[in-house]
Amino acid sequence: MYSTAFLDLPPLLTAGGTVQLPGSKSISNRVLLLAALSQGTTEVHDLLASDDTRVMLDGLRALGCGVDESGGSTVRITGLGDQPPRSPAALFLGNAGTAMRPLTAALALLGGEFTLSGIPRMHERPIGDLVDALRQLGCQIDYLGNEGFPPLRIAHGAGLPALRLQAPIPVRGDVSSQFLTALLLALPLVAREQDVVIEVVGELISKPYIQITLALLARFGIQVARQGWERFTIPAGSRYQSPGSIHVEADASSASYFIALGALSASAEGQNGIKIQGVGLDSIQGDIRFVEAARAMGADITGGPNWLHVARGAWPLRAIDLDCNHIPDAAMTLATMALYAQGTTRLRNIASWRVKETDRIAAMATELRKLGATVEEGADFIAITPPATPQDWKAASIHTYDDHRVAMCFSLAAFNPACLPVRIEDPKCVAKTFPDYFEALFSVVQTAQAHIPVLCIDGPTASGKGTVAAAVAQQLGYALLDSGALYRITALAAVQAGIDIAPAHEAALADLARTLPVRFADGRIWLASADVTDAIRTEAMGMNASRISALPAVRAALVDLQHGFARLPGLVADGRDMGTVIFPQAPLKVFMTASAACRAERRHQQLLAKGIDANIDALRADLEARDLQDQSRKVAPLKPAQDALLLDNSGLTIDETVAQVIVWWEERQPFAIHLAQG
Ligand SMILES: Nc1ncnc2c1ncn2[C@@H]1O[C@H](COP(=O)(O)OP(=O)(O)O)[C@@H](O)[C@H]1O
Ligand SMILES: Nc1ccn([C@@H]2O[C@H](COP(=O)(O)OP(=O)(O)O)[C@@H](O)[C@H]2O)c(=O)n1
Repeated sequence: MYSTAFLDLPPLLTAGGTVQLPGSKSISNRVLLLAALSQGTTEVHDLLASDDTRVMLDGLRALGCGVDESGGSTVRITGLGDQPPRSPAALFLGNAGTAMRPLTAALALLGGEFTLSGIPRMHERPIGDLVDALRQLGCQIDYLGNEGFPPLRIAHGAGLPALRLQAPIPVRGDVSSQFLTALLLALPLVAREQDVVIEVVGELISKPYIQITLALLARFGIQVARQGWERFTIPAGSRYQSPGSIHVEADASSASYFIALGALSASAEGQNGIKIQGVGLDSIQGDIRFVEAARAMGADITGGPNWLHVARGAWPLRAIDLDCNHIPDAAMTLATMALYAQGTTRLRNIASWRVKETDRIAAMATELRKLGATVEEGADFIAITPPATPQDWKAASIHTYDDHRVAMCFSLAAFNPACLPVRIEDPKCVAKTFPDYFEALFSVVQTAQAHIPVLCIDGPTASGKGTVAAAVAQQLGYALLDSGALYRITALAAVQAGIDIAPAHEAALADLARTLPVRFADGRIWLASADVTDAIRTEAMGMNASRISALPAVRAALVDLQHGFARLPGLVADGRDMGTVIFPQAPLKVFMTASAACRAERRHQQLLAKGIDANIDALRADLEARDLQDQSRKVAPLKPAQDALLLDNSGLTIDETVAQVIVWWEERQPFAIHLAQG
């Protein structure tokens, strides 16, 4: 997962390959609650690991359910059965509507003292219609903040009051279908002696989510009778029965981003579109009908029970005018597909967008306009006309409103014909349903090598290149190339092979460099099966590296390996010749220096910290000798690139040095210029 403040997506050109999607959020949280209310243990396979399932699991544990997470994506839930939930209990449910609504209903019908709260946005998401329905039954539920919104208190400490179950229970269906889902999941708890009937008031929205609820209730032994979409009857004698084991389908809403990707991107060479695993045409999730909408826009889609294949069909895409009530979440993806359509795309009947993680109509309109689109919005619709020509596209920094879907939708804007990068702010918000979304995206998209941003930091030993490069890479979410390590590893391999580091052995040393079995993993460096992270860091090996790096054939042998580090979304490379030789087109080259006295002192401190005693004068003499050797060699000598920015950090802290590099980097981004121009 990218936990950076923002993630800059370089312009993307093609896509191709296979993605395995994480489990569905809607199914995961429903299954967890049903398993928690059942007798016995349920093995839940392929459970989504996300913020929303995390708060649900923690909540169930607090209520006394058995939660065994030792099996990775298989979680074992031991249900309450006939046991009352642990009370009093305070549940924090983040921003998970799929936890807040059903838990409120279930706990109100179980008895006990509970508070249910979430993050501030959760306290702005309505729950009044559900609370009204429960209060009419006789439940005692108080608002702890604003009337109609969480946080809530369920006050059944003295036991469950007598419930009025004879008359049909009315619930509004036109704000959020989660209220009806909550009642459907919870009322079997009290459908003992008589049938319990729910009547929907108003036109029910998001019906496919109710279908998921009904299908899962059936898996747990509850057969709900439905009359149209107005009346639901839970039969007397209902009892939750664990199915023993259940598989969670991959998330059909998450599939929408990859369906869109297949539809709007040219295929990578030798590939034909995108294959999506884990969800297919037999899905019980309503959002699978996104397939029809994407086809209407031009996507070429085939599929089987649990897979889909998507390639570009009509191009540019076709604009559509669609009632999206049946696919409220996936429809957001259509709004970004509209950027690639001819004409105006109109998405209607989407009022529920206004009460989701954020006001999604306002959010999508604002961010699409930043890219240069013309957007009209109303209480329950959005109409998008793409930028008229490539020149009308703008480089935008996309605000994501703590809404995973906004972040994922706008990643698709990186295919813009103007080849502008797109900045996604707070990329970790995707953790709600798809923590590794960007990793999955990068695994199936490609761009020209020239589009991959590289930030070079060159300079003499102990100037702080490595330290600063690692920090900058972390802040930007970029890969890191410590090129010096490659020379150090080659030197170590030469020593181990007994080859003298001298010009006479240049060819043999170059062969060694070309075939280095080197691997960088989890902050460690491996040479074949040996961890050489520490062995290459000695001062002696630094000197050997300096000698071996003066041999032109060795340098040439390491070029391809170094180029291979430049991958999406970008690279920070440190060394001696990153800006001059290896990445001469890099948009930012920093030449970092510090006085010899200062660098000797830093190395001294570094060695002391490792428990190695060293003489500071000898260290200084060594580093000056190495500087001289590196500066005076014939190939790729240590010197600033012509367009490098010099940074003498003798008087700066590490943080100040990093901040300066980031400022220079930002100055090169089109978003910053854009902001400066207002
Ligand atoms: N302003 C600074 N910038 C970078 N590193 C610094 C700074 N001040 C002290 N240091 C320290 O200098 C030492 C040498 O840094 P390192 O990154 O290993 O240098 P290089 O990669 O250039 O050889 C590290 O222990 C680092 O913490
Ligand atoms: N791009 C690079 C990186 C390192 N090197 C050589 O490899 C040696 C060790 O590099 P390093 O970056 O690990 O050294 P320190 O700066 O950490 O001391 C340097 O002294 C250079 O001679 C190089 O020639 N070109």
